[in-house]
Amino acid sequence: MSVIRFDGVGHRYGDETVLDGVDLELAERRVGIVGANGSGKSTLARMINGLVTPTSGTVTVDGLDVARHGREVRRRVGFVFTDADTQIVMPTVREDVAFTLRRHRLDPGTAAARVDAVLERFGLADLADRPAHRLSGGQKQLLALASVLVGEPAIVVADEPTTLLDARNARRIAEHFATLDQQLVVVSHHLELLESFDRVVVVEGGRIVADDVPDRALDAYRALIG
Ligand SMILES: Nc1ncnc2c1ncn2[C@@H]1O[C@H](COP(=O)(O)OP(=O)(O)OP(=O)(O)O)[C@@H](O)[C@H]1O
Repeated sequence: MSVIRFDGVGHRYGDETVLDGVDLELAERRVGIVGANGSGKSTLARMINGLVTPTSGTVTVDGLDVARHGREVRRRVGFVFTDADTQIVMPTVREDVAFTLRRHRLDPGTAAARVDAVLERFGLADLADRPAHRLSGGQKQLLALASVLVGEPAIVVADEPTTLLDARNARRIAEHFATLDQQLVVVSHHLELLESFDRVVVVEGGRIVADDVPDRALDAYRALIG
């Protein structure tokens, strides 16, 4: 298991403090993060792969400071955004998945085999040559997940990956997440997704206010939001 550490982490956007005094060590296979809108969850999640760097304190992944070793950290930590459109960068489905491997120095045959395997796994093989932007919302989120997983990261961080999906597609994505070998950190408002996790962290006003097994942490969160 990889170890994600937050030591005295704070973050400010201009004058607004959005995270304050966060100390966390995450080494479980399945960690959920919950909190009200604007509580700081996305900012916290983005720090795990250096998309956002702390304005105080440090975040490390397996001892690598994300602010100083962004590239190595991003190889270990894949990030799935809420809105798959923000992460689709290439014209076709196959090209978008292959784009992740551009810096992996694989020979073309190995790279193509990895892309094919991941397309097959996510039910995208028949759509491989389609324009990526014309997929349905559910298919786009599968593509986003495929594009992250083809890089074989040790950790996957997902920021509300089911929020924009209908119930059926949200369930499909949740089922795919359940099968991942990777260590997972998932920010979600879909609390049932986190019930089977190992640990849930509750964020409120930029601080960790509960950190426990799902039953207890989710009860604390429900009490908090009334
Ligand atoms: N790039 C940014 N520039 C300025 N302020 C920001 C930026 N990103 C987030 N914020 C502010 O930081 C605070 C925390 O935002 P964050 O997205 O981390 O919260 P969240 O808990 O993920 O919210 P939500 O559940 O609504 O996604 C909010 O007040 C938000 O407006």
